[in-house]
Amino acid sequence: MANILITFASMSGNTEEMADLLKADIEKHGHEVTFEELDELSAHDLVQYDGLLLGSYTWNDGDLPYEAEDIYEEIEDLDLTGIKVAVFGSGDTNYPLFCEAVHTFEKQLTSSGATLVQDGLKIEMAPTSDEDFEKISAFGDTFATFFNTVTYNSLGRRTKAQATV
Ligand SMILES: Cc1cc2nc3c(=O)[nH]c(=O)nc-3n(C[C@H](O)[C@H](O)[C@H](O)COP(=O)(O)O)c2cc1C
Repeated sequence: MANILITFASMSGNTEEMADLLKADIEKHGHEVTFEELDELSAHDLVQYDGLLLGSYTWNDGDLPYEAEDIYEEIEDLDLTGIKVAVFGSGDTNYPLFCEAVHTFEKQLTSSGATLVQDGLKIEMAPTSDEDFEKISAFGDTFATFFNTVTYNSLGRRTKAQATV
């Protein structure tokens, strides 16, 4: 079992809906989930967990939401070596930089040493179609099972295999 933090910024609820679905999925795999809005956290909270699923919508032509800016800047000073991360978010394909906040956070987290488990999950507005729900469920499954098959020590080196749930 791993301790996973799911944290998100969501103004109109779409990214939060993704976070809720991911929470149920990750818990189904037997992991312990802490669920917090991004602006309720300090960046140092991020290093307490084995894994981090971070969600953010995109704002203002490719920008991060205002409420995500502080933690984004604080991540720069953290050492996230050994922490497994994946990023998700909702956006709108009418904007040229669709779900750009997902890429922005991926770059910041990996430049602080985090291990990216999989490419970011981007959903158009609220999840509504079967395809959306399948994508979210597959994203959660990939993240959750990563902890069941390999573990890494604090230097990010592979150490042992565990039984799958
Ligand atoms: C002023 C404004 C700017 C936006 N800019 C972008 C953008 O650059 N890229 C994008 O993909 N979506 C953009 N969006 C769309 C939001 O990311 C989208 O509505 C998203 O579903 C909101 O997520 P939330 O419900 O979690 O707050 C913008 C929306 C508004 C109102």
